[in-house]
Amino acid sequence: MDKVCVIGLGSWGSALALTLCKNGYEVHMWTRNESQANEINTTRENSRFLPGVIFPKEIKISTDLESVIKDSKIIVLAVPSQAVRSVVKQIKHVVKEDQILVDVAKGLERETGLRLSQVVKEELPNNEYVTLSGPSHAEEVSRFMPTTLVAASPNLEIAEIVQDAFMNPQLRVYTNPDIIGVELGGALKNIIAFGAGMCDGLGYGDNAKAALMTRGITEMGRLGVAMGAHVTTFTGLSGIGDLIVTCTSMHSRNRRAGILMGEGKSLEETLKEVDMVVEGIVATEVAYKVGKKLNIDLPITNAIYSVLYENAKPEETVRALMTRSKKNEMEEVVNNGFVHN
Ligand SMILES: NC(=O)c1ccc[n+]([C@@H]2O[C@H](COP(=O)([O-])OP(=O)(O)OC[C@H]3O[C@@H](n4cnc5c(N)ncnc54)[C@H](O)[C@@H]3O)[C@@H](O)[C@H]2O)c1
Ligand SMILES: O=P(O)(O)OC[C@H](O)CO
Repeated sequence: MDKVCVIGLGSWGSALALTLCKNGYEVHMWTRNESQANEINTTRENSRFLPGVIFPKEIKISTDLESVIKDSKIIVLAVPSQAVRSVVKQIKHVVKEDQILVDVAKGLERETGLRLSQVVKEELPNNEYVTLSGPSHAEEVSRFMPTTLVAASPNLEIAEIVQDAFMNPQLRVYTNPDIIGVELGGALKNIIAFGAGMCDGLGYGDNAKAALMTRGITEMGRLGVAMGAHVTTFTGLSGIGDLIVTCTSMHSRNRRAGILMGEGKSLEETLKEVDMVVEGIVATEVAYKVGKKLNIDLPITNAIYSVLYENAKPEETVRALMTRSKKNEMEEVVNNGFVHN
């Protein structure tokens, strides 16, 4: 039985550990939190992050990074984006070059604007790396409800190893060589999902959300292509697929945060209430800055930035979006390279 490990005992790390255990791997999990490790080892439930789901006793939980990582064929990094670099710094002295790193966080590093594969590469340049992304809420994956994911790496052989590790009759995994597009889809959809939540919080209807999602995927593709992604990836699971699930799901933390701010709560109150990672908040800041630097038109991202960081009122930003200069939908699409003839 191959050993694998999951670094991070939040909701997503837990759901993926359950999947790997079901698929016959010897699964070890790491958390920095001693009391969380003790609680789950005793009750077999991750009550804070994934209540109601029972961990089989075969899943080992520890706070000892070295023993968790030793001999693991695959190391799954399941901490929030802003923690990825610090965790990789902590593990790099024990990681061997033949261990495959799989990052499942969806975000961009705040200080550098880097994608997470770039962050990991800076710290561990010689390891193979795969991004696992796609429309997938932990609450459903942990209950083995049908889900699809994408394992992205320019090295197809490595992507297929990860595809095989996670795939089972309830979890279908595709491969994609466009790691830039897959990473950016996962990071940027959180911005739009926050906006979709804001629409709900403001009491707007289905029309507004459909508009936001449609113009949102166009905006994601526009920025993504400028950052080196392939446009087609945004039509796939890690693009439009994840956008749909995050904008519409009751499980989404990004959408929930948007709802609260649409209802008039402050950012501080919102984060306190959601009490889990809301990746779209930092992603908005990074995308806003990259958009300015590359001179890319990002009206939705800029509107959300103004709510999050400039105290703009959500309803005023919607009015500003609606009253921009008129446009031809197809002309814009052609100009931005979405249609080539
Ligand atoms: N929850 C989901 O359904 C889901 C699905 C797909 C992808 N993701 C992505 O996975 C990533 C993790 O999300 P999550 O839902 O598991 O988050 P979470 O908030 O449920 O849990 C995060 C875990 O990371 C730990 N952590 C935080 N900072 C840390 C640090 N500096 N060092 C070590 N551990 C740290 C926390 O203690 C917690 O155990 C995010 O980028 C998220 O976008 C989540
Ligand atoms: O709960 P969210 O908003 O972080 O979304 C979780 C996943 O990314 C959905 O695919």
